[in-house]
Order: sequence, then C-alpha cells, then structure tokens
Amino acid sequence: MNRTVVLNWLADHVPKPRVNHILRVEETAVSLAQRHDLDPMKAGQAGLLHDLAKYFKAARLLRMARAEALSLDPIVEENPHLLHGPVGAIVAREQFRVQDLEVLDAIANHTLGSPDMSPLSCVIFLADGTEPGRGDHPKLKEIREVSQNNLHRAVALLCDRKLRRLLKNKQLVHPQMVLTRNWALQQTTE
Ligand SMILES: Nc1ncnc2c1ncn2[C@@H]1O[C@H](COP(=O)(O)OP(=O)(O)O)[C@@H](O)[C@H]1O
Repeated sequence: MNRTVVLNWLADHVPKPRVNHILRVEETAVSLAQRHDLDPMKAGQAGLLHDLAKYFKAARLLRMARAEALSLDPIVEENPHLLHGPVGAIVAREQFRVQDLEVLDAIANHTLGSPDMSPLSCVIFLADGTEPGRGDHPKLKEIREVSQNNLHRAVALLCDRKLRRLLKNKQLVHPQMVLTRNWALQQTTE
C-alpha cells in the first residue's frame, strides 16, 4: 500500500474535514500501537484506510456487502451506513491490495467493534472514537487515559459512551456493539 496513492484517492472521495479526521486517527493509532507493543505500521495503515467507504451511498454499500456475502440484518438494512467499515475493508483489499487480515478486520470492526477482536482492532476502534478532533469532554478524556494502559477497559468505556448516545437519541442499537461491550468488560474482570 502506497500512502500517497491512498491520500490522492481520499482527496477525490472524501471531504477535507473527514480526511483530517482520518489523518488524526492514523496518528492516534500509531501512538497507541507503540504504547501497547503492537505493529505501528499496521496501525497506521488501518487508520488511514478505515473510512474509505464513509461516503458510499446506501445502495452501493448494500450491493458490495451482498456481493461479498456479508451477513445483513434488519438493523443494517435500515441503516446501511453501518456497513461502511466492512465495505471499506473490501475497498482496501481490492483497490489498495491490502492482504493483511488483521488490518482488514480492524477496518471492518471500527464502528461496532466485535467480540474477540484483536488488539489492533481495539486500537483502531479507540483511535476513531478518541482522536483529538472528537473534543475534550471529561468522559472522552477518561477513555483516552484508560486507553494508554488497558485497551479492553477503554473499548468497554467507549461502547458505553456510544450506546448512551444512541439511547438518548432514541436510535436503533445494533447488537454487535452490545456484544463487543460485554466481551471487552469480561476481558477486564477475568
Ligand atoms: N451500535 C450501533 N447501533 C446503531 N447505530 C450505530 C451504532 N454505532 C454507530 N451507529 C451509527 O453509525 C454512525 C456512524 O458511526 P461512527 O462511524 O462511529 O461515527 P462517526 O461518523 O462519528 O465516525 C453513527 O452516527 C451512529 O448513528
């Protein structure tokens, strides 16, 4: 994967403020990976590629997901935007020839997480949710701090924060995030 080629593709497919978010996620992911003894190159790649499909229209997301035989459920059918992670992983593979399954999974898991996800997936999930552009709310600051020392505890806290917002806005909750939250919480108590 050539970073300049990806940046040129992003400039054509993603609005500038979202490209800036992507660059902050890349930087946050590299630094979290270094902190937790993970591969910073993989973290940087997954960070740079995580939002490739962010602006794909619903019909395109559903078409690509069906072609890949991804499992679709009623909540995803009502809100196909939830597929932008899994579809982004397909674009990373097909457009940018990324073959590393850990990187592809981290891209796919960045919105809802997944039970049993790898430490690299945890890093991307956290980098996306806590990069500096997300603001300075005390709860977010706490998650940033926890993510320095305990990836699973931080994932559970970030799921809580995202779930609270969905409940407050009376939105549908995709159960995969609940499963991610329960799994992450169990990792911290065992
Ligand atoms: N567990 C979930 N269940 C239902 N909808 C969700 C869930 N998680 C996220 N979403 C929705 O998907 C959208 C995209 O999520 P995300 O990629 O985390 O947001 P962002 O655009 O801030 O990067 C959110 O605006 C939210 O409405």
